[in-house]
Amino acid sequence: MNDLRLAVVGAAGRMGRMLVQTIPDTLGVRLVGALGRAGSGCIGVDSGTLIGSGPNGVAISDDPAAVAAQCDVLIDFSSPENTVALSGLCAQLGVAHVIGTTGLSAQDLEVVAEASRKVAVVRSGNMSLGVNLLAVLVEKAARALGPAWDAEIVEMHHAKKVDAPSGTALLLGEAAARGRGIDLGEHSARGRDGLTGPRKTGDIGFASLRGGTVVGDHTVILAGAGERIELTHRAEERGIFARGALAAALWVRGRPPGLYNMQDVLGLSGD
Ligand SMILES: NC(=O)C1=CN([C@@H]2O[C@H](COP(=O)(O)OP(=O)(O)OC[C@H]3O[C@@H](n4cnc5c(N)ncnc54)[C@H](OP(=O)(O)O)[C@@H]3O)[C@@H](O)[C@H]2O)C=CC1
Ligand SMILES: O=C(O)C1=N[C@H](C(=O)O)C[C@H](O)C1
Repeated sequence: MNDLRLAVVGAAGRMGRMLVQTIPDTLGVRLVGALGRAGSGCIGVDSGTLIGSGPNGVAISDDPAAVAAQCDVLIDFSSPENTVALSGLCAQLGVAHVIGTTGLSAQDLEVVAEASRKVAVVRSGNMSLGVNLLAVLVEKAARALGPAWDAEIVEMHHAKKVDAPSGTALLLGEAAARGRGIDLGEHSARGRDGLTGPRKTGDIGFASLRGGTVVGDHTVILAGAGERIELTHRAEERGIFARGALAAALWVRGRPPGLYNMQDVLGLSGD
């Protein structure tokens, strides 16, 4: 089988650079395109040179249509507005879209869902094996314990992160909500401040910390009467997300249109 042709969106960003670095070490894939923000200094620069690993012959482009037209899968860790724009383009061109971008609004998610009627899309707030396994454990624990055990999700990320709660915190919140058979949107407590009153039984709480260079820490706390369970994942390097995204790209090849997640990719869906 021919190598899967990949294009990296946000190639000059933290995750984009990690992907450009990881792709040459991954069997069965080839970097054919790299996208950056129009007008930014990275446009025209060789994406390998940018990360200090020597030229790879793939210059960073500001032309999404031209880049998407020559790849099989677009791997996208950028921003919600960019991801939404690329979602339509992927659907139009029949290019699979692997989306790691977080902070998408409900409206943005509808656009992605619409695109997934025409093309295969894998979207996850966290591409790592560890977090997706943690989500399975959280769902099971929440199901077993029920709403009498208060669920709180605490996350910490580097100072440059722009969205909160993190996509991972929301993914873990969804897992807890699934376990309890409730709708997360109707049972979330976000951004407590001031005279909040007592905690509402059944709510799933979120707290976000920002600072330094933390790659991504998440703890789900299940607090019962007189005892507490804490389930934690700590990301130590961004390679875990890049490797997950590349596994998703290889998995999505040849799949019918649909909206998939990392539990599908990793075979954790039935657990
Ligand atoms: N699902 C997962 O496993 C993970 C998800 N993420 C998510 O991925 C996203 C990116 O994270 P990270 O790499 O740290 O962020 P960065 O800010 O380092 O990188 C984002 C890149 O996308 C580019 N970009 C943003 N908007 C546009 C646009 N409209 N047009 C063209 N280029 C654009 C940025 O360009 P510029 O710098 O010019 O703005 C930048 O190069 C975030 O949403 C983050 O939460 C991160 C890690 C793991
Ligand atoms: O912005 C980041 O860095 C990360 N974003 C994702 C999130 O919002 O959960 C995944 C990871 O935690 C790193």
